[in-house]
Amino acid sequence: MNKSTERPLKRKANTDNGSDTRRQKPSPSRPSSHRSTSTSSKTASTFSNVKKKTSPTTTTKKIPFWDAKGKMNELQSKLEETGKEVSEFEKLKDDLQTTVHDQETILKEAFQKVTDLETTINSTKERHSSELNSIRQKFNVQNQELVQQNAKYSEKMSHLDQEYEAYQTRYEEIIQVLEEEKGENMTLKATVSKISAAYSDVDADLRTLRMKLESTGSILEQRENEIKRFTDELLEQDTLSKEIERQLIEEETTRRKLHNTIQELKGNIRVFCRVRPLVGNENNMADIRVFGEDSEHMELREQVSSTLGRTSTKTYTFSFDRVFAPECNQSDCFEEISQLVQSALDGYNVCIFAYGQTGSGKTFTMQGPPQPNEETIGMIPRAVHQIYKVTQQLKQFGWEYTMEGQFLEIYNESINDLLGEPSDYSKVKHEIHHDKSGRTTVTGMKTVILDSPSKVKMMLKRASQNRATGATNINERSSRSHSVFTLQLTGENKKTGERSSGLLNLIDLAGSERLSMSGSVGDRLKETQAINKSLSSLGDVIQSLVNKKEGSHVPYRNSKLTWLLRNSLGGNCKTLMFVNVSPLVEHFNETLCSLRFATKVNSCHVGTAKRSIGK
Ligand SMILES: Nc1ncnc2c1ncn2[C@@H]1O[C@H](COP(=O)(O)OP(=O)(O)OP(=O)(O)O)[C@@H](O)[C@H]1O
Repeated sequence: MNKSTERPLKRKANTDNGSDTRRQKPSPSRPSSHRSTSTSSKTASTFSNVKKKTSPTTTTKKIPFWDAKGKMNELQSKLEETGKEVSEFEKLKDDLQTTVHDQETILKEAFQKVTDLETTINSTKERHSSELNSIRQKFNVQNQELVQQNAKYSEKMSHLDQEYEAYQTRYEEIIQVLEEEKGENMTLKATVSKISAAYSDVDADLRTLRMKLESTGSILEQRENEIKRFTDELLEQDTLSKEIERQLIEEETTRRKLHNTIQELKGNIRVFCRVRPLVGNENNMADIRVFGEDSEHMELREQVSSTLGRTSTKTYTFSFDRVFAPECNQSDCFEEISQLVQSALDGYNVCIFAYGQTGSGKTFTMQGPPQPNEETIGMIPRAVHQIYKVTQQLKQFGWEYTMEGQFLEIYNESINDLLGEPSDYSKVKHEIHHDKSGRTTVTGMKTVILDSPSKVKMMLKRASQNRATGATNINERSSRSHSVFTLQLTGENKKTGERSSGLLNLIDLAGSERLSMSGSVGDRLKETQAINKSLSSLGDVIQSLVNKKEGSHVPYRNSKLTWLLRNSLGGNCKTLMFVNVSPLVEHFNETLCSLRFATKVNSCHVGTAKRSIGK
């Protein structure tokens, strides 16, 4: 920068002072100016004047040696000239000093200008540089945008290309269609001319039809009047149907009352006997016959040998509310108990027991086989399905129901939650509580809201899995414990404000053949004692309920089972006992025991005129 500013100044100094290089050597760093140029030229002219004045002295005519005066004069004039020259030189010197001083001032100014210029240049440079940077950034941003736009345009272009190709194809197709339509058009034209001919025929027909339409108009008016009449009748019907609905609700209440009366007439304790069929490889069938108008009697025959060696036939006859022969299926059994399920919906407490020896078909009756189907599902799922069906129907009469299920097991006089965790069986102690309103609760039990049939299925599966974990095989455990499935049914009628709360207990009792304790030791003896106690307590409770005198004691507390069922046995509660028996000859004695126990229960009928002919 400095170099570039110095160069023209150097050249100027050389040019201006070229005539006086001897006296003023130009400095390469010192800039010149117009003022310095004029000052130095003035000094140079003064110097040449001095020289010009001195030069005539050298050309003066020689004075003879003797002319001392002349020489003196000459010297005198030379001295004067020299004096003049000296003063001129001094003046010149002053001029030069002034010039130098001027030059220095100029130089300073020039330096200042150079510095200013440098500052200006630097700031300009910085500004340009920042401008350049921002321009570069803008450029980059724009460039990126352009690249993106370019990509978008390329994409659009390819879409447009595709669209163009599609349009091209479509265009070709349309052209083809057009060609085809042209052909069709020709055909149509021919058809149109045919139709035109036909049209005139139709036109004639139309005129005829118009005439008919006019007459139809008056018929339509008649119809409209009829519709109005029908609408009025419909409104009357609607009022009537509302009245019918009200009557239906009343009738539903009456039905409930009548149903209960019928159930009471049938007896609040009822006994059904079910003889299971032969299963698997079984073939030694006992002589069992079912008879009676309502299949209410059964006869068992046994060949006995006397001590004298004579063989005779011993006949045992029993009567129950109903006897189901081996060929009867699950739906035949449910038909009979469905009435009691209805009672539970109507707000009664119902107990349905399955009593019998191991393997007589209690679990099959109550739950169904391990892999049930539509035909073989047991009483528990059937009861729940019926309740679903009926609660849906009852909705039209304003009834809304909730169903809550619990499933427990009584084993060795302690309660296990079959819907809980098997690992809790020995840890959690469940207590039975009865409140003043007649409601029974068992502490720590899991309750399942049964709002769909699939939930019942899942619940039964879980219960049977939990029961199986307590034993080496499921039959072994189920024959040693009682299982109690409880369904709490709570209903509310929004239209009538009625409420109902019923309980349905479905109980699969432990195997009854263990009543004999002989031969049992250790855990088995404990189990046998527990089963023995609870089954005989059940019999005792049922008997004392029937013989009940005002304020007499009912031994509910004698077993966990009877204590649990305190509010579901006796009073207004309904009890049904299924006595399951085996058809096998080898189980004949156990079958007789079961039937005798059932007969004892059956003799507890209240309000029925059934004759007991059993032994
Ligand atoms: N009515 C029936 N129809 C067909 N099979 C039946 C019937 N009743 C029972 N069974 C079959 O007989 C066998 C024994 O029945 P189940 O297990 O129900 O007896 P249980 O009395 O419940 O025995 P446990 O006291 O050991 O539980 C099972 O294989 C069962 O499927």
